Amino acid sequence: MKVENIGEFGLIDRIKAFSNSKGHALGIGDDCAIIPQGEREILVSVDALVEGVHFFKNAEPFLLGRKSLAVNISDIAAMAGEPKWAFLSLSLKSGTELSWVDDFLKGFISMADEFGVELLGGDTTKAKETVIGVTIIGENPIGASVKRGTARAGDLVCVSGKIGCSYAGLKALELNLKGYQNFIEAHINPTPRVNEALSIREFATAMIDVSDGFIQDCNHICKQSGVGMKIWWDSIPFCDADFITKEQMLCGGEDYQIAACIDRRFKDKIEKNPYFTIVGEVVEGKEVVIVKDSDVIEIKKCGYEHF
Ligand SMILES: Nc1ncnc2c1ncn2[C@@H]1O[C@H](COP(=O)(O)OP(=O)(O)OP(=O)(O)O)[C@@H](O)[C@H]1O
Ligand SMILES: Cc1ncc(C[n+]2csc(CCOP(=O)(O)O)c2C)c(N)n1
Ligand SMILES: [Mg+2]
Repeated sequence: MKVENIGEFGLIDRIKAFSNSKGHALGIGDDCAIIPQGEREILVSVDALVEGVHFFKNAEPFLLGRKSLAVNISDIAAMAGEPKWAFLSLSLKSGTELSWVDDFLKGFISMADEFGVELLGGDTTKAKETVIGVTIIGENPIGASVKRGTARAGDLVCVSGKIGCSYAGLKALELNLKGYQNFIEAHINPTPRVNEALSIREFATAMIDVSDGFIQDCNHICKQSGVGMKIWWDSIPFCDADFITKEQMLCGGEDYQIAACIDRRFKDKIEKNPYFTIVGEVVEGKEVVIVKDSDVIEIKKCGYEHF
């Protein structure tokens, strides 16, 4: 058997089966681990970016530095936490220009400064392809972090921003399409939605960031919470790109928007919130279904999966 036979998520389940967690901390399965520390809880996550997998060989180093930290900060946002500290593991090809490294670091630090994150350490090695690993640490008052496994039937589902612009940007880069700089920007220079997530922290029952694709990430909430979701097609804030399909927007990933479930009693708070759109409801069931005019729209298994 090879890793491809069980896929990325099968692999994570397999790793989880080896976990020796004593149960004091929240371990594998959410966007961050949660480690209670007195009045606070510490949030920790690690995410790698690999040349050829997450970015093209010719990626601009300044923006790559920004994105490397942004996707990690996004995992803190996904728990409605505040990012604080980062560690940077840089695996570089021999022959990498120092100017490339400097530009990468300038980008990394520009993102760090925007979100109040301090770079405190890391690791440096040689590799065949460039690999950037970032560990991010954040915090919250004890009990305030919003997890994936706590959605309840009856909650509303909402999402920040638009869905699919990053995938449109990836396609514009791949196909060398001209005139789509705003979508390319969404792809190569995403904004982690920390403030957006914090603005609904007290109403949210479950939360995730959209990294693998909106449907797949909502399915992570469904699986962890033991619920289903009805997403209303006509309410989805699709990206206004006309060269990819709406299905691709729902499946493409890397939007780094926040998808959250909200106690229905706070519907008016979400309606007044400038960042979020209500897109559906949590129901009894197992997975996401997309509904248009009371018909279920079939969308085959989709979303990004390594292996
Ligand atoms: N190699 C590993 N060892 C231990 N835990 C892992 C490993 N890979 C993933 N996990 C854990 O599995 C869970 C899901 O990981 P995953 O990387 O899919 O996170 P995500 O937030 O859904 O996606 P993204 O990588 O885009 O942030 C997390 O709790 C993560 O810590
Ligand atoms: C060159 C290139 N090819 C493909 C993609 C698309 N892509 C890569 S990883 C990923 C999901 C999130 O990753 P992870 O789950 O590791 O956080 C997506 C949508 C890209 N960005 N660059
Ligand atoms: Mg995540």
